[in-house]
Amino acid sequence: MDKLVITGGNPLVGRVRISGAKNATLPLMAATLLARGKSRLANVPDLRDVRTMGALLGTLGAKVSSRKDTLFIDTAGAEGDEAPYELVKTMRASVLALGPLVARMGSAKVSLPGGCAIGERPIDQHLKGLEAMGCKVEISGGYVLAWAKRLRGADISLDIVTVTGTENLVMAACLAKGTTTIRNAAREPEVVDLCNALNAAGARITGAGTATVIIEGQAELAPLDHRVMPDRIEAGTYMAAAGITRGELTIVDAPLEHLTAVVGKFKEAGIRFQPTPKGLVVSARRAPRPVSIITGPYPGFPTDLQAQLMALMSLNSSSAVFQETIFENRFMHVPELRRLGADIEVTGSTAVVKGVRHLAGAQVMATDLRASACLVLAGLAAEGETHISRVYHLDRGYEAIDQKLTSAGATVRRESEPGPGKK
Ligand SMILES: CC(=O)N[C@H]1[C@@H](OP(=O)(O)OP(=O)(O)OC[C@H]2O[C@@H](n3ccc(=O)[nH]c3=O)[C@H](O)[C@@H]2O)O[C@H](CO)[C@@H](O)[C@@H]1O
Ligand SMILES: C=C(OP(=O)(O)O)C(=O)O
Repeated sequence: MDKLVITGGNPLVGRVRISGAKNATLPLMAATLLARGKSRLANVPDLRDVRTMGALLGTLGAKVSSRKDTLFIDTAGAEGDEAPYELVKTMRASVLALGPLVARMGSAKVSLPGGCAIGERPIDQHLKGLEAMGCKVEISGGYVLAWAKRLRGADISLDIVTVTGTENLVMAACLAKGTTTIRNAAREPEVVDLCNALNAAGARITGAGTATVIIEGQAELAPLDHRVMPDRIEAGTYMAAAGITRGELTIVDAPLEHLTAVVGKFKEAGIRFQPTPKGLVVSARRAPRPVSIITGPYPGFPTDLQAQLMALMSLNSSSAVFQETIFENRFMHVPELRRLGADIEVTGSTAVVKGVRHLAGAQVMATDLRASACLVLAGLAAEGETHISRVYHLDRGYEAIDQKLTSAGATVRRESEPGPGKK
């Protein structure tokens, strides 16, 4: 297992390029199952989750290869219909195979993803939507068994806004007979990226990016040929890095159009943004002003940036309030931030962050992807060395984070840590 050792205190100054979005790449990879033949996805980030999804497609019989940041997925021989527990347990997004498999193969056996560090995360809405499309669903032995000769269009009202749920149902509906309407659909930009790629492959989807998505099912789709959108969560994380180290980062390929709520909050905190021909210059000179947030589905403040903003706010000049409304257990970073000297009180889904003047390096443990990013940010600002264990979480979602930070002047090294039971 790797850990990161960060010597904090250097303002980050330099240029960082934002990679393709993890949360767009994963559904796009699953969507290649809808067609037979060779799909091409460009701007794919080199991440553990992308490799896991590649392995899953491989077990289904697809051939996955890559050249630089372009992924080729040939589904000509993809006849499997089972997403096994061993893969799903390492990546919840494997559930995105469910919709495409039922739609193209007529059956699917997908391990139930179960909960994870941040919450229970059921998939009842995915299943409810598939059932409305005529799919038979059974849970047996920890697996979702789903089958349908041919799905049929349906009018589906989701009870809760779900990103992967919307994506699963959109993908399934692309090959259904008739028209599907998904109400209370997720409006996240990654849903739109998926729908754009599907439309270019012959799907007929309208309303993506609104709460009502309408899909006219087609007999078949062509393979995908698409460039993945940049990662808005990675971009927001580097904005926070510039802010917390009081540095100046030129962020290249930041999808500003998808970051309105985030940039608004960073500006309130006193971070400056200057678009230039070379990229977006993000800088800060002094302690952040307090900023309170409530997380929400897009276009609200993303839960995936709550922990990173909290790292920044741990040094705020007064007191800030965070309300997490999406996941019931997404303050796992709080006890670790406290180890670095932060003053944070949690009551239920609310955290009150009283700003401190300094953080000091300590040994901390990453518990999930964004909690890890939060600890990296805090470590960059803390005096002395911060040792962050279990950075495999970070490698799920941040491409080359050590290199990107080091190139902007951070002192970061990766060390391998003895596993449990060893000294
Ligand atoms: C791969 C991917 O894109 N992951 C993102 C996706 O996760 P994911 O798609 O898993 O998250 P959802 O949007 O589904 O979850 C939102 C809320 O709905 C609940 N829920 C969801 C489905 C369901 O059938 N029943 C139900 O109750 C969840 O437990 C959660 O409380 O959106 C989350 C919310 O923006 C992000 O944090 C994740 O980074
Ligand atoms: C929660 C996240 O991812 P996943 O849905 O893949 O667990 C995330 O990207 O912050």
